[in-house]
Amino acid sequence: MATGRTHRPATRSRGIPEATVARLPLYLRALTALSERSVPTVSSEELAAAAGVNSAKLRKDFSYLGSYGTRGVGYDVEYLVYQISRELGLTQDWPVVIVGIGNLGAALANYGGFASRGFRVAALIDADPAMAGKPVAGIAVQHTDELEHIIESNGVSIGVIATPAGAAQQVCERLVAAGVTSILNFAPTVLTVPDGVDVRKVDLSIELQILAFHEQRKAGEEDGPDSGGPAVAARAAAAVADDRKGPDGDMPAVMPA
Ligand SMILES: NC(=O)c1ccc[n+]([C@@H]2O[C@H](COP(=O)([O-])OP(=O)(O)OC[C@H]3O[C@@H](n4cnc5c(N)ncnc54)[C@H](O)[C@@H]3O)[C@@H](O)[C@H]2O)c1
Repeated sequence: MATGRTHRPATRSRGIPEATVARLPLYLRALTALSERSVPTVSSEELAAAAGVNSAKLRKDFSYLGSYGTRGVGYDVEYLVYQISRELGLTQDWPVVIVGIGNLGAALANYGGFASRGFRVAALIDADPAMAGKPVAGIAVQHTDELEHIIESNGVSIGVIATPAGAAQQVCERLVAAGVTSILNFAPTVLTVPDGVDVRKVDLSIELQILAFHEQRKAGEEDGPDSGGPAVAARAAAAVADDRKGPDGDMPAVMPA
């Protein structure tokens, strides 16, 4: 058994580095905004600024896709949207199940951004018998007794866990046994999964803790170099935080589990 993605190689089988894969959704988000404004072409500098990425890095990333742009014209926005979507596997529909339909699960079910990006919420599952049959975001909640049948009959490969932490591992195991191979985990616990199963973890409280650290560091810097303790401690902690920096130096809101 392996825990999350700890031992995955830094390069995927088709030769695209993981760091590039992690930036593709940023490019896609910026390109989609351009496409919605009917902008036909974009320079690497403009797109890099819109995506919050360094332009040399962007050109290198796009070279992995075989996309080099045209000198003096830039990149064709629609074609790049298609290329990145295809690379990310978004040109097909991905049925997703959400397990745990409490405050968070219901909010996720109501989020329109999944469907618009090709993630169809196929089912909502909860262990509370009182929830069964109740509509959330227009979908009737189904009881966990149905979990295996739902996964198999809908060909679901992506599961979202929004249960309390204590239930998450067991839910994860049932999802995986039924055929799910990718899990987005919102429960504040580390999941153990077999090799071949990808887990991404979202923990907003960790993000807030990191922001709190930076706030503390800023306060230490304002105190000046002679203030001693806090500024020194903050610099030491900054070195630790730097290890967590995302591909472009920002802090990822979604971290590998
Ligand atoms: N990642 C984040 O940033 C973030 C933010 C908010 C909440 N959370 C976490 O998300 C989880 C849900 O939070 P919430 O506020 O929606 O809680 P909640 O209590 O409102 O909802 C939890 C739901 O899970 C259901 N449930 C319990 N055990 C289950 C099981 N074995 N199988 C299926 N369903 C089960 C419950 O019936 C309930 O409907 C918690 O673990 C919480 O800590 C994470």
